[in-house]
Amino acid sequence: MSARSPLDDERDHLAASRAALRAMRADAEALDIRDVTANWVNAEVLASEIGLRIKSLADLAGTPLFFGRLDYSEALDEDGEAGHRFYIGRRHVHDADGDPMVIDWRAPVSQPFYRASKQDPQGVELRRRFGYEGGELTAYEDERLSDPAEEAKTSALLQREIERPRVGPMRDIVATIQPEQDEIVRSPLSGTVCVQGAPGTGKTAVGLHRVAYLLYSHRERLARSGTLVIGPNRSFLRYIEQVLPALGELEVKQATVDELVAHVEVRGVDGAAAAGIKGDARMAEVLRRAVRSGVRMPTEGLVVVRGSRHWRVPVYELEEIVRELAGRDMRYGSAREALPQRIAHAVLVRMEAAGEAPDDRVQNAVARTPAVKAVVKECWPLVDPAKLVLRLLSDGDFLAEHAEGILTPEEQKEILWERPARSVKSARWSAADAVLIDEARDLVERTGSLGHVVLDEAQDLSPMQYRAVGRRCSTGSATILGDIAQGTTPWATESWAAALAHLGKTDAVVEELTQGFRVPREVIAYASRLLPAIAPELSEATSVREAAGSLEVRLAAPGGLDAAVVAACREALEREGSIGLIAADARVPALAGALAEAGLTHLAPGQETSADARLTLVPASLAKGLEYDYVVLDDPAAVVDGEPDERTGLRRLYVALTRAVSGLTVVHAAPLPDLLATAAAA
Ligand SMILES: Nc1ncnc2c1ncn2[C@@H]1O[C@H](COP(=O)(O)OP(=O)(O)OP(=O)(O)O)[C@@H](O)[C@H]1O
Repeated sequence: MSARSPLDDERDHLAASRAALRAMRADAEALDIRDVTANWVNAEVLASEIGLRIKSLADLAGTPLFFGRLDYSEALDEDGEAGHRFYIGRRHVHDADGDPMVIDWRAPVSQPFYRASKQDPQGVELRRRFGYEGGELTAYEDERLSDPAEEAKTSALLQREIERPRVGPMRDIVATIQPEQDEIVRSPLSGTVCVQGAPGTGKTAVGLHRVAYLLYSHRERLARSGTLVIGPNRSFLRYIEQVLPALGELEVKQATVDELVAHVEVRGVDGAAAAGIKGDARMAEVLRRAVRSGVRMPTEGLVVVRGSRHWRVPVYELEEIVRELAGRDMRYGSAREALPQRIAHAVLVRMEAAGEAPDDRVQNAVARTPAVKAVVKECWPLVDPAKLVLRLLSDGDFLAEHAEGILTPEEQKEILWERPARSVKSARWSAADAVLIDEARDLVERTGSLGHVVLDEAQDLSPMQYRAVGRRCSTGSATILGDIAQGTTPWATESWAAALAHLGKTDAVVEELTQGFRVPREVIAYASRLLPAIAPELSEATSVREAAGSLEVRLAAPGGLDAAVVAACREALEREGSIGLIAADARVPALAGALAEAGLTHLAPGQETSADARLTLVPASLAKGLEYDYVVLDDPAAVVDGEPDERTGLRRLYVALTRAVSGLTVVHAAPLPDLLATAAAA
């Protein structure tokens, strides 16, 4: 009989942990709630909570229950009960006695798995990483952190994870989070973190893991206040949507900025100039003035009749009340609600002076009298945010009155609709208009704040969009992720300080990630030739990938661009993994036709790749945040020309060039943009 290997022991622990998880799930399923719930509503709530717990206890086939082990040199508690060996996994698993078999990666004891080093072992003697095939344990790798003689080496398991083919949606990185990433993941809930990172440095991954970490550490608080992940578009959200559920977090909302502010139906499109002005932070002041413009001073005194008595409040006193409220830092709507009570109070003071003893009920009754209501209507009229914005964009005089000294006459003209809209319903609202309405709504009534918001691809937001996001975490915190070099909107931010100011998070810490996990060295170097033109202050990312990757630039024969692109796709399909054909948006229909003609089926971004459907045709405008094992890039010059100005075009090209995990083939008919071509020749 052969001797048992350490791997056999680990497999036994895995089998035992799986059995323990099944038992935990069976316990949850067997919970009888009939006796503990007094009423139907409670029963429903409890049943749904138990349902979620059962779901979260599922042993996901194919994902390992634990991926690491820590042996501390000493037991972590005084009586030695807690032991000194911990298996680190996606969720907590305990045996029938309640003793831990697997510790959640987010627990404090797990932290050294990510951060301990030879220089700072953090009490850890041995760190073991496990390798898996499917759900089966196949390998392990040890580091003896307290042994100075052992050489530090890079983890082969980490390399394998980074270099695995990428078919399917984004996966979690919980087994291989790097120390500098972990610091961001575990930064406290109270603070906002802003991460600048080159393509593929793991910003999205880090943001999602931070949400999972925060939910673990502050479960109750965040369950009450809510968490939200904001991404650039639906296809991106579909690409990332399975990461949090895989980490056991099923209740995080995901949305685009457009969806957050969807108060009206968006059917119109602004030109770049109009969108830029509408997205400018100066619009906040224009709106503030416009909302407040309805406030009027009363024209006559008030008479309230109660029984046989007439109570009079002179006009100057009403004026004082209105002026005092207008001077307060209150939402328009709250002030409007306070006004009748203030007026009623003035009446009550008179009643008391006359020897009456009115109570709160009398004050409420006075506040509701037609006379008081009439004053409120005259002095503090209701504001409908959408109607207000409609008027600003339709009525030049109204706009001029409130934009005076803020927007130039040319700017005012630029945002005025050519044909004034008749109604909120019929107006051709643009995405930027919806953000203005959201701002106006917040001036009338405070927008509720969530506990934590993750904003991905943050560089692309306009100042007004930042404000819309900022008010959704005004009393909470945020994780802001982005890359200035990938800003492709005309209003993309030039500095994180400016973005954070618009978000209302000036105390945020800005961190930088520079290790790239996606793009091969040669490819990132090629793309980085564009940096001097698109973000001169940023330095090139490194690549931690060891596999060389491939980069090829092909000039198509005259008239043969489509054929050359199809040929490149065919070649890529001979290899393992996903393929993205990225092209200028305008080229997409032609390429879709060429692929179909060649008998190559293709997907659209957001549709899940599978072993049988691996080729996605990606319009350059949707490439951001996505990745493919092989990228075929159609005509870079067309990608650049598809944007209103050259810098934006080059940034769009930079995004497209940095989607490849293993190989990039650039196929061009038109000459390459100078920066790519010149450096290539050098
Ligand atoms: N620590 C890690 N271990 C393994 N893989 C990682 C790690 N960090 C990031 N990755 C992988 O690198 C790839 C890029 O990560 P991600 O998409 O989060 O980068 P990004 O910075 O958001 O990129 P972009 O700027 O293009 O949006 C993903 O496949 C991710 O899973």
